[in-house]
Amino acid sequence: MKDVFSVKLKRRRFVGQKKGGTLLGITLFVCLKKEDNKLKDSTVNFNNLSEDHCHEWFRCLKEILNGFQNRPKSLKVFVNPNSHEREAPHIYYEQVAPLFKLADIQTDVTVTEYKGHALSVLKECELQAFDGVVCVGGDGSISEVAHGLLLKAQMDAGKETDYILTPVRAPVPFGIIPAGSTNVLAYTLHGVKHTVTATLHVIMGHIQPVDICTFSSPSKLLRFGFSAMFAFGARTLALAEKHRWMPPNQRKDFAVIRTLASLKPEECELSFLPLNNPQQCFQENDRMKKDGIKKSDSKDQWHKIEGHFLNVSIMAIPCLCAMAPRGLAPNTRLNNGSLALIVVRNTSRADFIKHLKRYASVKNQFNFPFVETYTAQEVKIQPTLKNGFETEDNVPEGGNYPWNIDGDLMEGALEVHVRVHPQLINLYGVSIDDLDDSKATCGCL
Ligand SMILES: Nc1ncnc2c1ncn2[C@@H]1O[C@H](COP(=O)(O)OP(=O)(O)OP(=O)(O)O)[C@@H](O)[C@H]1O
Repeated sequence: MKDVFSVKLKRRRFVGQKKGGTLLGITLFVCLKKEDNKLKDSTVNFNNLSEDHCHEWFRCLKEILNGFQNRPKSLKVFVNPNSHEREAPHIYYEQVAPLFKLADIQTDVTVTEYKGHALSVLKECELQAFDGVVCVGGDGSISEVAHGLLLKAQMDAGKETDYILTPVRAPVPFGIIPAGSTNVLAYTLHGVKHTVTATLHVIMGHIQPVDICTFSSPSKLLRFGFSAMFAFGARTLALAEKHRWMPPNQRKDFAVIRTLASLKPEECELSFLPLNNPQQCFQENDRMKKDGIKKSDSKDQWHKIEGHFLNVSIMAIPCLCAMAPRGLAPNTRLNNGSLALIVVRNTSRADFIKHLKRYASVKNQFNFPFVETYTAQEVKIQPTLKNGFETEDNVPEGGNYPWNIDGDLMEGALEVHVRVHPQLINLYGVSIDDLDDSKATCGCL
């Protein structure tokens, strides 16, 4: 029964007949595991030998299904109609909603009308009314909903949302239905971009605790997010966003090529609190939390690196995608309480392109003298401003440097402090260690 997600009485009805009809038997709707990490819905039919038996079996089977605690009965759904090629509403209403209906899940749907809409709805939302939250969209909208869900959790817990050191967990799990172009979060969580697979993980209540970060300026919390890029990865996104009128893939290729053409390093001061054994640290944090012990802020453990950096990635999850089938940060896990810090120092454009190309190949993308990788629990970045030498070209508009947070542009602070919060959010999906090897390939670059 653990693979069954719905049971229905099967009847023969005439066209237009809504009620009654000859009872033919019982249909079980099951979730099957297919190759390449995919899930598929299927049916098993039992013929009616006695109406009484059918009703008795139906009642018992329903009772068993109601006993699965993780399976949602009511969901708050966000659909971004603007994602990728505007296919999210079609994906939701044609493929996701019929499966939710079959599983007797009530839904409250918001089709977002502007950037930030999901966040403002979540701030006012009574989360207790729902068993989970689902977003149909690209990485940007999914990240906005994860941020909103966690921000609302802090508000409900009476926490000061301007500056959060120890955030509370999201009260309900979050489901990701991919409808974007890159779909890093869906690939990382499901191993594949497949609507039915993502929907069935929600219906079956497959829960995966996942690490998430807070991004803060010295004075306030900027947002929650799973991964971030600074310098090249952020500039590329900022340029792509300015050209939203272009078709998505063309826009992204154009932004990569233009940013590569004017490749320049960012001069920064970067400091990080290293983590030597991620799993051990998570267990230690867990024990200290249970025992009510506060972690000491031992400032002398901070490591500092200064220099000119072409790209800096800070990732709490491995970030798999078609362009990087092993992940942008293959050294971290979904929930090991660690941040992968990947620093690309200044080098020639040709060498930087070689490094980028390696993400799609089987060769180690970090095996270059100008690439350094660290495992951290906190990272601080501060671009170095040299008084009197700034030109319009090297200071971004408004003095704010762009950040790429899960594919969403954040422009809000000069100095950013990133902290990882182990297993702060439950996502509907599976552990990356349970996934088959991704067979995704890439033709870009
Ligand atoms: N109706 C809307 N109009 C404009 N922007 C919206 C709307 N609804 C949501 N958004 C914003 O659009 C941004 C991008 O969304 P999303 O990531 O889903 O699409 P995408 O950028 O096309 O996909 P991908 O990141 O995979 O390329 C999000 O930050 C979200 O807040």
